Amino acid sequence: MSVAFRMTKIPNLSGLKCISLEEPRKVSASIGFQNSKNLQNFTCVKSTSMKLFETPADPAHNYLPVDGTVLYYGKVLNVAKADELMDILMTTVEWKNDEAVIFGKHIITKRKVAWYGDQSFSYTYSNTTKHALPWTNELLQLKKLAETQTGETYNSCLLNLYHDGEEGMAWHSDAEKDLKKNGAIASMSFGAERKFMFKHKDSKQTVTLVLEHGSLLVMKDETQRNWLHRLPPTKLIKTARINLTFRSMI
Ligand SMILES: O=C(O)CCC(=O)C(=O)O
Ligand SMILES: [Fe+2]
Repeated sequence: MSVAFRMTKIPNLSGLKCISLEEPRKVSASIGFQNSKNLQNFTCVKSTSMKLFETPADPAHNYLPVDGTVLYYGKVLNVAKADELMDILMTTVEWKNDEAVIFGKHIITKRKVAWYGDQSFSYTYSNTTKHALPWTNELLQLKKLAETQTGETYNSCLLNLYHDGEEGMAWHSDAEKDLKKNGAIASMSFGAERKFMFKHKDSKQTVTLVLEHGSLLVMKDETQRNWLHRLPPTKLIKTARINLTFRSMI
């Protein structure tokens, strides 16, 4: 597929890129998966309205300048399929408010979480232990899609439901001892488009991407050791977002 776009870097916007689409974007109509290796399945052409801020999807491009690898595949699901999956995930996932113990204080977040996996792993973060549920059909299908696209394997998935833009996730890295060291983490997003930020642990340099509905991103190599990431809160977004992070537990 060739999508032509002009990319202009806007100064003073910490890594935000502005692109304008100069040609209609081709989307898959017959199957749910876009950007798949089966590009001959692209059957219809839809023009995409111009967006001011967007992260150009180029899976060959590392969005981190040093010390790690972040690849953004863009929308790997077409809008109809992503909408359908968002509804299914909303209703079939066993969402629970997340709990953490921070400075000895028991905190319950508004954001909801769930954890699924190959077996009943227990997983500890923020001083609380969670137990994985067995895969649902849709999660297994999405895990396979993430595996095909990224060329990695995953055995568990942490899901987050942000009801609106005021719910986010603070700076952290996913390098708990139960996770495979330098293992890839594949992140799939549904619903509201949100900014996703990286900050280098030493230089404090930041990189900002926008994660689209039905999109896939992978963080791998030394990323968790050298970079923090966060989902910044914003009052501007009033709708929900679901994020799935496929991981490898040891
Ligand atoms: O919601 C996101 O995009 C990020 C979630 C995340 O960083 C995590 O679950 O560890
Ligand atoms: Fe994370």
